[in-house]
Amino acid sequence: MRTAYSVEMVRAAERELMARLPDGVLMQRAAAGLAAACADVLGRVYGRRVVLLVGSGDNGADALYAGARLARRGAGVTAVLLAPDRTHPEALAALRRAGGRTVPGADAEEPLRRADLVVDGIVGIGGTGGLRPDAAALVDVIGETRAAVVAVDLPSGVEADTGEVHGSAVRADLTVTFGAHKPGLLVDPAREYAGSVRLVDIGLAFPGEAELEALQHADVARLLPVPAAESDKYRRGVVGIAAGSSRYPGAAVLAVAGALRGGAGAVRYVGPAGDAVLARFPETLVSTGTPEQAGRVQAWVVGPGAGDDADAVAAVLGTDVPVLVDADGLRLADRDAVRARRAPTLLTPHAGEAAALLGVAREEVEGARLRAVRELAERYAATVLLKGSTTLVASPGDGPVRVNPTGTGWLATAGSGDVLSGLAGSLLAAGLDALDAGSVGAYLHGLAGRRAADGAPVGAHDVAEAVREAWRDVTD
Ligand SMILES: NC(=O)C1=CN([C@@H]2O[C@H](COP(=O)(O)OP(=O)(O)OC[C@H]3O[C@@H](n4cnc5c(N)ncnc54)[C@H](O)[C@@H]3O)[C@@H](O)[C@H]2O)[C@@H](O)CC1
Ligand SMILES: Nc1ncnc2c1ncn2[C@@H]1O[C@H](COP(=O)(O)OP(=O)(O)O)[C@@H](O)[C@H]1O
Ligand SMILES: [K+]
Repeated sequence: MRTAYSVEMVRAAERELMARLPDGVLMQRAAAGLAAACADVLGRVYGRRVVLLVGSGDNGADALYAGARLARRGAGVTAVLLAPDRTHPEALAALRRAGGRTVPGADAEEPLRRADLVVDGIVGIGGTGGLRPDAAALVDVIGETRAAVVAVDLPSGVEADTGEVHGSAVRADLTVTFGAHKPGLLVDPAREYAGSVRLVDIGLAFPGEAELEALQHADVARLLPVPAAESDKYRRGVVGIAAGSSRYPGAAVLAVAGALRGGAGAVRYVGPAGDAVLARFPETLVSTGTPEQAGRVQAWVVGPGAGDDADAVAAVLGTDVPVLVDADGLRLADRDAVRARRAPTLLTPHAGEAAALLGVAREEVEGARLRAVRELAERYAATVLLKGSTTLVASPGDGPVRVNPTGTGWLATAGSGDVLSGLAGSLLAAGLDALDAGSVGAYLHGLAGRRAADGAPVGAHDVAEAVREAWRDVTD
């Protein structure tokens, strides 16, 4: 499991460790890791031009110490001091001893334009609010240079704890982060500013719960349902799909396609698109009545392409088995009925649907995904999977939010969400809890999207077909 910790927890871990170590050791560990990463980016250090952007805190000090190491290896290092009278004195002295020179912020433009590498030490986890105007002006200049950009701990200007970006922020090719990932490095929009991320271990230990968790192959492999010797189709779980309408029969077909690949022993379909489903998937158990009249299932998926069938949504919410609500179902679901449920409920909105549920603009959800997903989980007392460029899964309470690491923009294609709802619903029926079903479903779905796309556009049915390959990738 990859984890990300809040600034508060990073600070606590740092205090605990610093109390046991001589002064400056942590910063030297950070600087050594940073300098090594910069050297990797440069390829050859000797003779290269490096510009350090140095703010007034320890983030700037990390940049200065790393710059000193690069200067000793023959790089020409210029430190741009944003607050010359508040720069970390020892770090500044170290850079000067190594032969580095300094310029005030006002003279940054010329060295920046000639730089091979820019090291962003403006601000790290001590940042509050958007970048100040002098720093923001530098960000614009960096954007116009040809230099590679390495961010120290975080790209300056992004919010470490939330992934929100208010105003300008540095766009890095690489972010070298210390001690632990910060949530902002894993959640868009900030994640996009970070480029690739390298974690430098400086010895911090984290006794408490992470803010974010990202499943890895081994975690998913451990959670996937595998039939035992005595399994039969009922013991493996039956998933019911109440989806599709005469207008959108395809949503039913795609949800069933996902469900058939999710590990349940059987897929039961209820709704008006039975013929279309059977034509594509003859193994589906189709009934024409209402969800209550269908046989027993271990989990329901309701909503994809469902149009205005509020009765089906209410019927499914009234059952005592786990329920996944997607798409139209989210609009039709009564919040009190969701809150009153005893069995697990998994809601799977995209940003637009989440915005409608929260009564805010879509951009607000996209700009503050972590806040939105936690807020929805509280309001509905349900597990919520927020889809999109960063897919997040949150259960009510303070536990870690799962962030999906496998997504790809190729999944942004009509119907791929229907595949995900069938897949995650199938995992629910197979016995995974809502947080696991949502995050494992998103993980496989993302991998399947990459597999199916392989650099070219895909349709949702291609994604469904590739789920089997994704499953094998994970369990290999
Ligand atoms: N916490 C840890 O475990 C470690 C932290 N280290 C470094 O220390 C950093 C944290 O240092 P600090 O606590 O000194 O904080 P920072 O250096 O991140 O930022 C604080 C300084 O930035 C200025 N600032 C704040 N918000 C700003 C904004 N919006 N625009 C422009 N300037 C702004 C403030 O005036 C303040 O002086 C980390 O990000 C990391 O780089 C490392 O040296 C190693 C260990
Ligand atoms: N930019 C993106 N990057 C990665 N995944 C994305 C992106 N945009 C959408 N997705 C994924 O594609 C799927 C689309 O689902 P959804 O929006 O419900 O579409 P539909 O209703 O057409 O099925 C979701 O799994 C979502 O996470
Ligand atoms: K930084």
